[in-house]
Amino acid sequence: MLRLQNISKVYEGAAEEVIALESVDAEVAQGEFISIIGPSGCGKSTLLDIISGVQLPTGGTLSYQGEDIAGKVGVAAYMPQSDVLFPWRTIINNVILPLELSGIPKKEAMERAGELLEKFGLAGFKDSYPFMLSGGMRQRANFLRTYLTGKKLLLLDEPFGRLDAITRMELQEWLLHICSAEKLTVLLITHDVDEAIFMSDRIYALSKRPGKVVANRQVMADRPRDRQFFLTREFLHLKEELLMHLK
Ligand SMILES: Nc1ncnc2c1ncn2[C@@H]1O[C@H](COP(=O)(O)OP(=O)(O)OP(=O)(O)O)[C@@H](O)[C@H]1O
Repeated sequence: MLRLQNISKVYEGAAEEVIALESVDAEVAQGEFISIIGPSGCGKSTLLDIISGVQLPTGGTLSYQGEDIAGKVGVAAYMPQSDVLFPWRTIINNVILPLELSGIPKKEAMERAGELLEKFGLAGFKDSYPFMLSGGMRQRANFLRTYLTGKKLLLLDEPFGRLDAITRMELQEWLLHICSAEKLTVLLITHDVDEAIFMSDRIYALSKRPGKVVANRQVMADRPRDRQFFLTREFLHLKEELLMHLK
């Protein structure tokens, strides 16, 4: 579905250039859940920016279903690290934004989004403002807005980074359920090796900057996975190996 070949990115700064990515090769098949892990500053967000089209690579090729997509915005839906709900809009008015922008009449957009609120754990909060919701609910609303773009490829940049451990666990399981039910293809950035192994079909580990792929590992465990998976030999071996790469 998505292929990155020899991707590099150099930022020409005022003082000195920064080589963010070097010779990154990666492939994503339809329906795969892939995590990208790597030390802080190794170029993970840059990679998602390049796939989403908001940054151009300085070298290499990038294709989606065989078509060159370098610099092309709108192929994938991108959920950034920060909470990007507009504080002055109610939850329903926040989540319908991609529908409104694509020209769908507001009434129809409201109906379509309204039907999904329960599935996204937001029933009863349609007319609330973002500050009235918990962190986990705000992330679900951010995710619903991303989902309503209708894109089948989702780029998620540390979606659980700011949540407490319990909410994080709940959202991981919830997200896996939605992604498999809706047959979504996901590229997830995370700092958390446990999270990457628990959620993914495959994991790319990047080296410290300039980011290069140092591991591409399949997670063989069946789905749905439960938390007992954390106690298995396979999980512990993979975790040890990935942590070694990150060091
Ligand atoms: N617009 C920019 N101009 C210049 N340098 C940049 C720009 N964006 C990112 N960088 C640099 O590129 C490198 C990679 O940044 P990036 O944000 O992609 O890393 P990251 O792995 O996502 O980091 P983190 O895990 O801390 O979020 C960093 O050294 C960063 O300072």
